[in-house]
Amino acid sequence: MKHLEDLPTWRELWKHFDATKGQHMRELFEQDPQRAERYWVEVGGMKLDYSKNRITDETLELLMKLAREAGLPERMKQMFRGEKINTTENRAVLHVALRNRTNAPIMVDGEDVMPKVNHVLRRMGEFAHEVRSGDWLGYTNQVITDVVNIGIGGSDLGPLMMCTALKPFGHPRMNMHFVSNVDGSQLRDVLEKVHPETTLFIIASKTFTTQETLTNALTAREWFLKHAGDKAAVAKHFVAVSTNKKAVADFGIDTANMFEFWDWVGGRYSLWSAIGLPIMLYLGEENFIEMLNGAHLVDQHFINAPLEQNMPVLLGMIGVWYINYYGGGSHIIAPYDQHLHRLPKFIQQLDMESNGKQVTLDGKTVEHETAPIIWGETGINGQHAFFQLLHQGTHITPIDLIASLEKRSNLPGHHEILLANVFAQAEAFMRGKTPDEVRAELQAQGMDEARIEELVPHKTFSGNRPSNLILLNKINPRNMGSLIALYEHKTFVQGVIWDINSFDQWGVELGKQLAKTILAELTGEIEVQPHDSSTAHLIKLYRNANCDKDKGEC
Ligand SMILES: O=P(O)(O)OC[C@H]1O[C@](O)(CO)[C@@H](O)[C@@H]1O
Repeated sequence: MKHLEDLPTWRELWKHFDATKGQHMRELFEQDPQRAERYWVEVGGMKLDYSKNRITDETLELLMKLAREAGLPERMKQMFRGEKINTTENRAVLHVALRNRTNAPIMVDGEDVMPKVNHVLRRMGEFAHEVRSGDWLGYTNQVITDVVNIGIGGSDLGPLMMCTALKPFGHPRMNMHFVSNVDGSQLRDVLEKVHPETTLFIIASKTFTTQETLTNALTAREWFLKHAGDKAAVAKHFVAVSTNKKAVADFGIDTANMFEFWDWVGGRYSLWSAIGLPIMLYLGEENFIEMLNGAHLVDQHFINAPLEQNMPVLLGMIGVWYINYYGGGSHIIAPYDQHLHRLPKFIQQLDMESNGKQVTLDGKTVEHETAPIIWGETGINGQHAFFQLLHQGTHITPIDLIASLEKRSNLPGHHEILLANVFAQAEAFMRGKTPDEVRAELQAQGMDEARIEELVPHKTFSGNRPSNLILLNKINPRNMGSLIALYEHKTFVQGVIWDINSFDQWGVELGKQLAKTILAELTGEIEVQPHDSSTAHLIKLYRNANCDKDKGEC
């Protein structure tokens, strides 16, 4: 249990921060023509240019010293060994086992988990082959054309993100739909589009107790039975993905149609497991395995590369530098490829549900910041939305720019425009534009001096705004596997530095708990309970607007 403030290098870094915070990245590049090639690391089909950060060799040295003092190398080994590092739930954290392509044994409670991991993977592959080949037929002997994944959080975001990112690899007949919101309209919109005879529903829930998912699942099943009529037909059109066999059976899905995973797979780390069934159905077994291979490549890099050349460690520690020293409260994920537009939302849960904590492993309240607010949008759209703030606002907000070197379409000229914007934004964030440069530009336009002096402050860019540039050789299953594993391990690194449990999520429970009572109040099942005046007023407002006067309910 090593609190950040107790680590010797914590203080040294503050001194280093005070000594270097005034440095401009322009100077750092002028002083070292080799900076770009030195601050560059490659893993598989992924390249990271981390040179446009407010760091020097000394910064990196101190950050890696801090990481070692925090016990990062040992904690990495503990995770990979299957130790129960998720201490509040007494669970191992083994999403790496799901893509452990070497098949080396990984023990949990004395049992090698690899045989069951491989068994489920085989079953998923066989099932996907049956559905995609047309061997799996619905209750009217038609092939499946639509897959509806009903799940939320980690049972939705990962498969949705991956199916969106890898659309060019998707089966032409398979239409993928994702329902997570319990608002009724999202499910209705999907049910209006699909036909019961040719639709497969995947009910994805690690606990199989999530209210939104079970509500959507029950409604979907009622809709299906209204058309199919015969309960026996459910088995051909509903499968479940869960760790909870009993709840699946209670719901009425044959557990032979259940694809299991285990409690040592966190929801936000689960797309590699049976939760990834939609990905397997859409992309096929070969591409799914390629995705696992890409992640495994990064796992091997993470556990073996020296911290100084370790991509997840570099991203994690540079992030700590901004969060804990520069006070960076947010971090932006800006993919430039449109198919990656779901990536920010996926990383939001991965990072913020893992490290949005304020208590250390030994129960003390932290005295420093932890997870930043993660947000983002496709970078090209962000340029026309919020990049103004990033360039000339008062916040220093680190941004990850993510792009593919290889173009995604045959439309001439488009890819070069995209990449020119990515590279230009990174350069603009770093170098800015000085008042003299602005002045010279306006003078060259023949503007009068008085007007120039008026405009100079408004047209000046301070620059010195950090960015990471992650380049994928191409967007394919393997590189997407690597990219997601990179962010999983970056998240792990930061959790270790802050000495928090990145793998539980007690913070989501209170809202669920209160919603249960309020639901009963809204439906009139119980009288309005004691609440604060605001909540009580809101409940009464709804009850009054929806009570039945004829029944004397108002
Ligand atoms: O897969 P389940 O058990 O339905 O949980 C869905 C999501 O809800 C959470 O538990 C938080 O509400 C996430 O961690 C999880 O991914």
